[in-house]
Amino acid sequence: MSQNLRERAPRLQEQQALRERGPRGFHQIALNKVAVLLLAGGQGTRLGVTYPKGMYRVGLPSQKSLYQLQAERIRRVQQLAGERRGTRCTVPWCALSERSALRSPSPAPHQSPNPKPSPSVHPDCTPMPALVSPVCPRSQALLNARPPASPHRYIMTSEFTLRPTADFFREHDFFHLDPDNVVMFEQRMLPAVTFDGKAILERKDKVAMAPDGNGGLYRALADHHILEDMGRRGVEFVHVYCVDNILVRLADPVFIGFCVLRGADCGAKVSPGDVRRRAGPSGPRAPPHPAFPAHLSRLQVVEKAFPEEPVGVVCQVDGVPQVVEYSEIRPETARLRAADGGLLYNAGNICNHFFTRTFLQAVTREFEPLLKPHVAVKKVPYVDEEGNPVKPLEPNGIKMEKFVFDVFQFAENFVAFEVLREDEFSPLKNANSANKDNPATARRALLTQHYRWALQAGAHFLDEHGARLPELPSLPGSGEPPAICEISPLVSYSGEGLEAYLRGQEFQSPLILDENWVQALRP
Ligand SMILES: CC(=O)N[C@H]1[C@@H](OP(=O)(O)O)O[C@H](CO)[C@@H](O)[C@@H]1O
Repeated sequence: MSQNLRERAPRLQEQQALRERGPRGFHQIALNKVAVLLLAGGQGTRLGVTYPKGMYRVGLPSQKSLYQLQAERIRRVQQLAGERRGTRCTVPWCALSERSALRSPSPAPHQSPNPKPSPSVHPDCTPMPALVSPVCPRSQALLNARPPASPHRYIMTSEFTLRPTADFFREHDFFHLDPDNVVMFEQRMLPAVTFDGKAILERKDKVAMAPDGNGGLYRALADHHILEDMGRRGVEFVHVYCVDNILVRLADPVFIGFCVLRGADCGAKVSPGDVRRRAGPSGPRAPPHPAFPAHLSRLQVVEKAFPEEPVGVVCQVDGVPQVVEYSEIRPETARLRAADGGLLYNAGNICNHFFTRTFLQAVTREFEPLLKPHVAVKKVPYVDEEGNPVKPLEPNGIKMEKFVFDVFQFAENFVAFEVLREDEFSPLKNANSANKDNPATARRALLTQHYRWALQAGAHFLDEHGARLPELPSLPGSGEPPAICEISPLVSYSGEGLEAYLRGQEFQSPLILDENWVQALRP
């Protein structure tokens, strides 16, 4: 029997208090005990690109890619933690990549991930020197690769998606992170089979293979000795996240702090489907988010659009925490309502997980073989008997995948952490031809968040004639904020520290608040 997990998730009021107590998570970061682990896989099929999704640029004024935004959030959180504790600290960034089952990735012509000039290094943010010897020799060789003049050489075959990601990082000078603190490793592949269990030939001489799902993480951790590497670095807590969420808060000190405070070995961020209901007259009030203007707080909250929304739900099955994936929940179950009218299963999984290293060790040693593969019915390209390549129009095969969240059942102390969607969740799944979770919605989610941060910090926006733009309590039908404002993660991680630059000031749209702008204001 499944149960709603609402009772176990901390109330938003509690989170408000936690945000104010943020330093607890900062403390762990400052002690170099926190790493982030990126699930970088995903071949961008729904998005319609042939290169890793993290290289995608959604069309922000700065033209930053998802990877750049993420790297800059790491740099900022290192800086914030370091300033609070008076130390320099490092948040290692591990990235799990898939082998390409399809082709060598190349940039799409309309959305080229061409290098942009990298931002300058923030003087306060100098990562610690390298702490460890190499892990996975092949991956590490790749990551250490530098132009031929340097002592290291760049060695890689063309078959892996790891290669374009590593190339991209190198071309962008690792976004000014220390390459020794960026570790890439790859997951295994499994054969794709027909419905009656026969291998599918991709070429006459090659079986079609598919990555083993994001739950392939655990075998990959063991294959490449990543946990040993983390152990040598002193890492105790790992924030695992999915590449495609433009609002992801890497190493979120509030989430980390909450999980550590609760003594959790495993945790998940969830986005409630129906927060507005809770803010209504009969329910407890949603508190204003610290980086969220009070007058907007109860109007801007996103309500789950429809019960079949493609997000897994965090719930309990016979008292055991689990995620039931959207592809596996029956529509009538997804539509079930609680007594108060809201969706019964409203705790949407946003693919942000917390694990202790000890728990991950237990998983890789003991529990991983117990994870059951899930069946995904897919269109698998093949060759016909004459050797001609065929792209099937209907699903013709099965891929077996493990899911990252299937280890929740083994946790001794699992916690769910509820977050507001407009603050933390806008995934990039589809091309703009779809009406949601596409580049336009991701771009808008980020710019709207930054507009809110700017308003809350006391900024005013002007139109081209110098007249003040209205400060809208809710967005117009177009969903576009009245002014374009983009704030570099190097300036603000979650809306903090902006008053000094913005309070009482008037700006013409677009406002691009980056580290150079801030630098210019310094005496
Ligand atoms: C196996 C897995 O992790 N599935 C996740 C993942 O779905 P994808 O459609 O596979 O990207 O991300 C979703 C959030 O974007 C989350 O709701 C879902 O449960």
